[in-house]
Amino acid sequence: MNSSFSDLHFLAANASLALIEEAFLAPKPGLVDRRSSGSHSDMDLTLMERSAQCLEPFFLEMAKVSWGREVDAVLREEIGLIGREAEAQMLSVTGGVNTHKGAIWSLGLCSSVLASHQMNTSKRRFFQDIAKLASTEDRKASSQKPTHGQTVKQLHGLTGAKEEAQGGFPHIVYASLPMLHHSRKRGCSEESARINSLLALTASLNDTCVAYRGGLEALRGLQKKSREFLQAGGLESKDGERILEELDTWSRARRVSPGGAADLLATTLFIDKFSSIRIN
Ligand SMILES: CC(C)(COP(=O)(O)OP(=O)(O)OC[C@H]1O[C@@H](n2cnc3c(N)ncnc32)[C@H](O)[C@@H]1O)[C@@H](O)C(=O)NCCC(=O)NCCS
Ligand SMILES: Nc1ncnc2c1ncn2[C@@H]1O[C@H](COP(=O)(O)OP(=O)(O)OP(=O)(O)O)[C@@H](O)[C@H]1O
Repeated sequence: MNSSFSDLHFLAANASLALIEEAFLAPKPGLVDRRSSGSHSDMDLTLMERSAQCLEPFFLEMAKVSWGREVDAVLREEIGLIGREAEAQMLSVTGGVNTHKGAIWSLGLCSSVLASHQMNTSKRRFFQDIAKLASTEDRKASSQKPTHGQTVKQLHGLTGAKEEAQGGFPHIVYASLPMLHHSRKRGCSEESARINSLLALTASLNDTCVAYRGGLEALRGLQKKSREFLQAGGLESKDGERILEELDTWSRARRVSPGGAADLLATTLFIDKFSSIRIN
């Protein structure tokens, strides 16, 4: 299929839309959704929407500078700069609340790589280039005070958002995307397929948001309960809804929230949209 530079508006709109779709999706354990703010006292659906909308021009800018370019250190640094500007804009729009930091990273990388291939590439090459871009050093990034991710990674020897991208999004390739497709094929509703996809992520992801707020015990507890949900057959199974409700209550009681998995679900939805169109 022929693609043109003007397709980049479509790309950026879909990155922002994926964030809105993730935010509205319900019922999600501990996360902001259309029912409630979950474990969060500083965020709600309106704030998530406002944040998602303000990010669209930054996804567009990342895609524009990447159009037809080689994935290399120069591109990495240009993308890094736009990513940091996007984070600053997000914080300004939300009054300092971190609504989408991890998503700027994951969807920013996807926007850049897709545009670098002028919207046409194989899945294999797409994920390889995500890994390459994320693994390239950004010499312009200044080291500020340690992030929550860095703190828990050091404390517990975990991997996080950076390593997930450096590995070419293994949790998307092997967990969330296959679960999304498998659930649709089984005849689940789109909403159930997306919830199953989210839980396929929480079942094994080292989500640094969960580890920061609740420690390793909470992270392992969430993973175990998510596996129970999947083993029961997901949301539309006999016990699925009950297990998910228990997981939500469990998450709220500990004030934990799988924000990293939510970011990767949004990224999964974005990739899924393009895989039927342009990622061959
Ligand atoms: C790599 C990033 C995410 C920083 O990660 P770090 O773990 O140090 O930070 P922090 O804890 O503040 O945020 C991480 C966020 O990632 C998400 N997350 C958490 N765990 C995971 C995981 N295992 N996998 C994917 N995402 C995760 C969460 O939403 C979390 O809030 C990123 O913000 C960054 O380096 N940005 C610099 C700007 C840049 O280079 N951008 C380039 C392309 S956009
Ligand atoms: N629907 C959602 N609800 C809550 N968080 C989400 C949602 N979707 C994505 N996230 C991600 O979760 C992260 C926010 O989680 P959290 O508030 O736990 O992190 P934090 O600001 O680093 O830590 P804390 O609030 O514990 O100080 C954001 O980076 C965001 O990308």
